[in-house]
Amino acid sequence: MAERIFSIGYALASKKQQSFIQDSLVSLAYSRGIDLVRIDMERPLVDQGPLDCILHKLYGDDWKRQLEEFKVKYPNVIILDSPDAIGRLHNRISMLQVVSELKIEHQNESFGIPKQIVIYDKETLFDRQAWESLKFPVIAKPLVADGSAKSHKMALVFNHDGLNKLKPPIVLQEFVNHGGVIFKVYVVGEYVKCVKRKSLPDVSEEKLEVSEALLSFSQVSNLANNERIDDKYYKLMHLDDTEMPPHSFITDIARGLRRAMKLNLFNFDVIRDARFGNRYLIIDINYFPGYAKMPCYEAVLTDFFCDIMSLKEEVVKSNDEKDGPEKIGFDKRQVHICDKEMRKIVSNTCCSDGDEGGLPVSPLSREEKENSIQV
Ligand SMILES: O=P(O)(O)O[C@@H]1[C@@H](OP(=O)(O)O)[C@H](OP(=O)(O)O)[C@H](O)[C@H](OP(=O)(O)O)[C@H]1OP(=O)(O)O
Ligand SMILES: Nc1ncnc2c1ncn2[C@@H]1O[C@H](COP(=O)(O)OP(=O)(O)O)[C@@H](O)[C@H]1O
Ligand SMILES: [Mg+2]
Ligand SMILES: [Mg+2]
Repeated sequence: MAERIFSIGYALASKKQQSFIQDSLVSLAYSRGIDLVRIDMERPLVDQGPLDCILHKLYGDDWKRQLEEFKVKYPNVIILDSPDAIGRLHNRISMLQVVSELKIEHQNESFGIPKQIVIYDKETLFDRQAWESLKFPVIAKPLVADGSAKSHKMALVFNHDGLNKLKPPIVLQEFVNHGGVIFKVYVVGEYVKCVKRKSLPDVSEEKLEVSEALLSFSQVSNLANNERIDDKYYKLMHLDDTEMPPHSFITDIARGLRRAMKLNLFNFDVIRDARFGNRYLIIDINYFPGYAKMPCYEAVLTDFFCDIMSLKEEVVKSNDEKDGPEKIGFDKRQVHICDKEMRKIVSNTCCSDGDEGGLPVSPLSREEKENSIQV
């Protein structure tokens, strides 16, 4: 693809770096003209340019300021993704608000989010009125979803007695029986991949009556890597028997979320409401998730990087040919990497793991393509 080598800097916490920046990814990307370069967090970002693109999952005002400063010095850099767009996912209420904005019609399936309320203080926690609309059991989730261990600490609350142990600010969300399996949908630009994972088991009426008031848990779907990729894991969890949601339905939601959130790199957790069988609930959206767990992640990510770089070339070239206000600014626009028909990316390079999926969703419009790149 490339006549020249493009540099993509990555700024990731060390755990993330270890899982994501594997030799297999680095060498595949390099063979396609993409040099993945580690950003040294001990030095100012602005001294580490030029870079064609910055890939990041770091938090805080200082980091945001450093990105802005870099952008001023190197206006053509593509920042994946914009800190403000990512910021919406750091609060479990704003995270899911976007789901209700989506307008997607499917004949047989519907989607939404579970009933939930936000509780900021202890008084409200014990105020029965605040609770009127919710039915036990509920899941208490920290309001903040900033990647800290604390932000993943949840509790399944079976009755009012369980409320004593909760520490606001929290979101209380109705627990929905879903057969103990969640669907994780990974999005990389236009690419969408849905996989099955273990979840919490269903709670029967009988269990509800005899259970403890509260059960704490954390990252239930995140077993050790070797367990996850092993066939035995699928068998053990009876994941094999669980039917996947229709791929076109899931890709429509993924595409809708991507447009609405202006993000390229995220995943979301979906459960199928056991009461209906065709009603799906989105319960969590994560920025830059554990892509290394996704089949053929190296090829998917490399194709995505190549696509972004060729889009960038096109925009820079067309800007060079234009003057003044017609220029496509990199500064105010969000990346919505576009079609390029995704170059069959995935179908060419990806392995088959028995799942449906790995299909590019429909391309974006011309206008959206032009509205490409951002901070
Ligand atoms: O570490 P991994 O590979 O399990 O990835 C985590 C994700 O797992 P998943 O890909 O959804 O199975 C994980 O997803 P869940 O919240 O477990 O649904 C988060 O995205 C987590 O990031 P953070 O702690 O919320 O900032 C991700 O953690 P970081 O790698 O970003 O720290
Ligand atoms: N409303 C719900 N009904 C049933 N199970 C849920 C619900 N919300 C979360 N869970 C379970 O709890 C797990 C963790 O919740 P989630 O919101 O995904 O938090 P995290 O950000 O830590 O992954 C999910 O993977 C799922 O197994
Ligand atoms: Mg989750
Ligand atoms: Mg999460």
